[in-house]
Amino acid sequence: MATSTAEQLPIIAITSGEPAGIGPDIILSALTDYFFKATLIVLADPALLASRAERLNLPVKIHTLNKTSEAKPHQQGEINVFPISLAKASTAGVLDAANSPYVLETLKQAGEACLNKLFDAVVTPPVHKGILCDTGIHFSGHTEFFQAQCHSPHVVMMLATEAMKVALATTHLPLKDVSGAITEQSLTLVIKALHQDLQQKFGLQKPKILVCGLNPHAGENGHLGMEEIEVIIPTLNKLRQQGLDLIGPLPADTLFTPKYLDNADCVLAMYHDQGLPVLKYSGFGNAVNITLGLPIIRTSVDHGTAIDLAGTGKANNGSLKVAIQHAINMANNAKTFSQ
Ligand SMILES: NC(=O)c1ccc[n+]([C@@H]2O[C@H](COP(=O)([O-])OP(=O)(O)OC[C@H]3O[C@@H](n4cnc5c(N)ncnc54)[C@H](O)[C@@H]3O)[C@@H](O)[C@H]2O)c1
Ligand SMILES: N[C@H](C(=O)O)[C@H](O)COP(=O)(O)O
Repeated sequence: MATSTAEQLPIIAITSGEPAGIGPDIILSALTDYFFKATLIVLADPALLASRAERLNLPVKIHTLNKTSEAKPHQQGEINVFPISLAKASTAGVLDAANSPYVLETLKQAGEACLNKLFDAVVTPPVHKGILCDTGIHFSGHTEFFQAQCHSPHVVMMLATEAMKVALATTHLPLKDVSGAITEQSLTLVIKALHQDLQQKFGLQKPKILVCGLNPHAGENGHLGMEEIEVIIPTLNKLRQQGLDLIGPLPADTLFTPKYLDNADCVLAMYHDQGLPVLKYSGFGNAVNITLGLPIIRTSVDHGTAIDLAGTGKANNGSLKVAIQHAINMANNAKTFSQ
């Protein structure tokens, strides 16, 4: 794997994401529009980036690395590429399952290199879960992919804007499976991982976490569901006895109001579409997705592959900028922490 010339700068891997989506577009534009104080290495097919740059009329210089080359610190308009070949040339906006192994290979190599400390963090532009699954593998998200690769017992998906942090008790599950996945054990692991990473990665000494109920009106004293009484309340009480600052379970419909949000550090939603629509409504295009509980640093964008916008020049690169900057900040903090 390529190394960096500037030892003091963090080395951040950026995977290409779905080649037919906006991943290549936003990598090219973000690395041109903004300066990042880091060495950035994009794991991608250089020909894909070159052809997308031409289509978008972006005069980007691509430096293709080999296993022994030294990657230069980031300069706007210049991109270090660690080459991984597509199976087939990709057309913007046209998904092709033939390239799914390529997408997975970029993730695999980036994760391995982070585990081996060759990279300090990985940032993942969006992949298309459907086209990956069409190849016969089960891919529900990067979160679960890196959890498996890192053999992490429990991870937490958290999306954050400047105004709000929303973590999820369950990740990519069909709605019918959510209730069964929320057990005292799973909730305890999620809340402990969240509490610990809010302390260690965000410097919050005693994080205050707002916890959503699962059912409408947090179950209405058992008249609208029993999960609060049987699982959530007893779990929160046990964790409070261990010193965690937890508020709830609160009805999710009114939890997302200033009265509560202004006095807390993070929201824990019970499932994907309970928490993320609010977060995305408040800050779509400027949020970062962070996987907590991994031994590596991994951030991502707040949006998907936007196949309709690939190759048009209309994709907003704001979330990728935030995701790269967060990865750099966390990598710098981790270096300071370990000194
Ligand atoms: N981090 C990730 O890998 C990630 C995140 C979310 C969704 N996805 C995947 O992406 C695929 C498509 O998902 P979807 O259609 O639900 O969501 P999407 O985010 O791709 O698109 C939703 C809408 O937002 C617009 N949009 C998205 N990103 C934009 C950007 N950067 N600038 C301007 N407009 C943007 C799209 O044009 C579309 O109208 C799915 O397979 C989904 O699982 C991946
Ligand atoms: N849940 C994320 C979102 O809605 O933005 C998205 O699906 C990405 O998840 P991964 O980071 O696990 O791929």
